[in-house]
Amino acid sequence: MGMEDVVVLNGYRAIKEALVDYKDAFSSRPSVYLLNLVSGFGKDIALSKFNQAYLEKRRFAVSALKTLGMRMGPGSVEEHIREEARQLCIKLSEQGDGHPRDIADNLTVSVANIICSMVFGKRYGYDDEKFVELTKIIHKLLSQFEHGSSQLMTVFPFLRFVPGVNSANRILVECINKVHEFLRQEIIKHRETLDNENPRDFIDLILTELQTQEQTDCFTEENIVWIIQNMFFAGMETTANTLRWGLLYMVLCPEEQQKVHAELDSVLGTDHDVPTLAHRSQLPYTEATIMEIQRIRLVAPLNAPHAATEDTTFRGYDIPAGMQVLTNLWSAHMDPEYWPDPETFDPRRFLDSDGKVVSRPDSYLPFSAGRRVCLGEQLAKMELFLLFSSLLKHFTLKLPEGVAAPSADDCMGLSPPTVNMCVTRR
Ligand code: HEM
Repeated sequence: MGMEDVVVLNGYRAIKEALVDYKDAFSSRPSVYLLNLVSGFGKDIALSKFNQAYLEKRRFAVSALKTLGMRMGPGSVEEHIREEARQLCIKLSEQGDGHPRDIADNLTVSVANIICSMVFGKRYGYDDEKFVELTKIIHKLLSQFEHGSSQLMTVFPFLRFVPGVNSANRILVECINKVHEFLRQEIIKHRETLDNENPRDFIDLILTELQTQEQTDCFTEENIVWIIQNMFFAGMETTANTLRWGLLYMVLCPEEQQKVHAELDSVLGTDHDVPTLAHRSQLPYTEATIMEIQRIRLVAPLNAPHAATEDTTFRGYDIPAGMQVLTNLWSAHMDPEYWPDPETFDPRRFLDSDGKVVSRPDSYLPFSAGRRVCLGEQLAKMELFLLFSSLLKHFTLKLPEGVAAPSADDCMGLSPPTVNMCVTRR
């Protein structure tokens, strides 16, 4: 690819073998200029090379998310998400019934606010200027990666010195500086009120960890802002875009939407509140629908890039240390051997003969697998279930009368097409 050799793995077996069976050999990240730029040259988790520092940062983040996730009752992650689901439904109702509109921004704001609740210990009002600005900057930053200029620079890094072509470079630096300014202000406020015995949120946990751990070069003050940034960059657009794809498929397949409505009505009845996680096991069709959304339009079709940690012989090929390895997750999700008629949206694929959700289907890797598997997977699954089921419980989604159905094939990858849909209170 451009000036670099890249290995591309297609098909479930090869991908699983590389990510799981050869996990020590392929768990690093490649040295790609733009990725280095947005990760402070590996000071974060997601784009850090595979080394001791990475392991320590990841161990901390997994344990912090688990600590926060285990809290029960008010202040629990579930309650944060349910509160956001309620606010989202209120916001959509306030915007009026039935007229065509694009609700993508509403979804992004909700998902961003869930991360804010976990990381900063508070949510922001939908009209809070600083918060809206933060979500816009993150969106702008991440969308740079879909632009031609970025892709060119990834392939030909010397282009970052060419004026005009290097606009993505400039925009990324500007956006990162703004995000860091926002995060630093929150970190300062947390430091002033920190109680090591009672960490309130992710920032408190990270500050406490740094004060109490033996000082190592692996995990230092410098990493804080980059690790927090990861929670937003890795967790925001992925979740919001999955929801956007989900709502688009509900509009394109009204008969599937009806089945989800029927299941939600039969289990939740006339209760006006948003569902809880306890309802999940009683809503297999809804759960299977979410899984099918993540199968048919996974938001990271080529996964995050991996790289060989050492010289490795894989399936008879010699792969030198550092070489980029792309795992085509799309190919696993579209393989007719595992998914008959793979282009058809059919949630029943994820149900067994008793109507129960199949727990770990083969060739299904929306969060990847192995050492670098998404560390927000559990959080993302909670968000997808609670937000999707709340939206479908309260609203019917339709295309405006006389408007041709948009194609779900027009784009592949992170962002679904922009669709104006009629959102009507049920
Ligand atoms: C629907 C939502 C999500 C999807 C589909 C998704 C998917 C992925 C994928 C495919 C990877 C790359 C794995 C690899 O390199 O093999 C990844 C990594 C990661 N994700 Fe997620 N993700 C989602 C939500 C989240 C959330 C909510 C968070 C945290 C708040 C998060 C945090 C991360 C981090 C930190 C990594 C890097 C892991 C590492 O390199 O060790 N993700 N995710």
